[in-house]
Amino acid sequence: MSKYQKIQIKQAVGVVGAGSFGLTIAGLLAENVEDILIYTRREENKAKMQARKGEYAQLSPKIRVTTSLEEVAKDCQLIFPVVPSKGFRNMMQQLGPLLNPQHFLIHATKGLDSSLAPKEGKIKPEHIKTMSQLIELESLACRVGCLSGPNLASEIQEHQPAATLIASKYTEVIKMGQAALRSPRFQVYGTHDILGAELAGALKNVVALAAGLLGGKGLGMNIWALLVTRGLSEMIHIGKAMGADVKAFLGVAGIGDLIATASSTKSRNYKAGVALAQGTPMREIVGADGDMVEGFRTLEIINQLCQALEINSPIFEIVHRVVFKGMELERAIHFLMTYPYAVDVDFL
Ligand SMILES: NC(=O)C1=CN([C@@H]2O[C@H](COP(=O)(O)OP(=O)(O)OC[C@H]3O[C@@H](n4cnc5c(N)ncnc54)[C@H](OP(=O)(O)O)[C@@H]3O)[C@@H](O)[C@H]2O)C=CC1
Ligand SMILES: O=C(CO)COP(=O)(O)O
Repeated sequence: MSKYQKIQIKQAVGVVGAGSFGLTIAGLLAENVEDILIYTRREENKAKMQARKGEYAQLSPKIRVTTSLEEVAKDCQLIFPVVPSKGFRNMMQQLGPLLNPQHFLIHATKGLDSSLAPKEGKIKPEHIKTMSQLIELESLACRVGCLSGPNLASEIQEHQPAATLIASKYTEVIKMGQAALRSPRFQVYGTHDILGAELAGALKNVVALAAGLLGGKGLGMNIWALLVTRGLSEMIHIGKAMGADVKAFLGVAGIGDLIATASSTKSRNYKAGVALAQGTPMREIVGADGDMVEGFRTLEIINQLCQALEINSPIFEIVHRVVFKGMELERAIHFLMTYPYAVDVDFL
């Protein structure tokens, strides 16, 4: 018998955000839950989804579509917010006042927020919020968790097996999330280390972006493995400086997601790196899919944090220079290859 006993979910379960991963989560929920309410902010999306046409053809009949956050908050005790980090605070400012302490929120957003930082001056750690911290800031909900792991949406939509991690300070949130999502094709681990899981999920996007840069240049597996190993080491140092434990970085939400995202051409972060390396101008990448390349935002935020806290993170620093300051990739690789690293594993 599992450590987390199965609970039956009788109420509707909500998903806020009807994008690629919101729809994927709704599809997973449809295996365990009879009534799923998915929120889209666009009437035209609602009409398309209700007509079950085109890209939404796979929608289960158990899924209802709404443009009303009031309806989601009223009907659902368990809600999965799945919107990009850029719009997360704005979404929470609308959803937050409708929530009470009985609600359970498990977000699946792999990014950070720095909207509390002053426009001028140095960013401080307290200005950087994870999505669970934003939920707590903007609402009375305290039963908060996150979902993080190697979960490329298209593979899950094809019913390929996968696993994730639900992290929350509250065991009942983990149990509720597992009851809602676990199935023979989707394994759900649990942990109480929510900060570690959120930071691992956000920071790995930067390393995936860097892996795409190498892939776009046609470089091979030796340097890929070096990047992923040293990238993970920097993720851990940054995570520790932000107060997280090492453990989550070594599990599915850390190394697991890093391997999947940093090696898959289905990853938008990886693909953005490939495009940059092959000469696509940044403005074109940002114009096409920029909001959804979470690694760009995370890189900007973390670069400021590393400067403010003097965290030694040569890969994050050099990737920032390549992405935002036009540094040539060859120079960046030369810099890293001649960097005076001394110790292999220095985070345990
Ligand atoms: N896709 C994947 O494989 C995975 C994604 N994730 C994470 O999930 C998050 C979402 O990604 P994904 O679903 O792929 O992104 P998409 O771009 O496919 O969808 C994002 C959705 O969020 C909606 N949205 C954006 N801002 C708001 C807002 N303020 N209020 C309400 N809805 C909003 C968008 O609505 P509109 O169409 O109206 O703009 C859109 O439907 C990201 O943080 C990503 O890292 C995590 C695991 C896997
Ligand atoms: O986080 C993801 C898979 O786990 C999705 O990655 P991308 O946002 O790079 O597509």
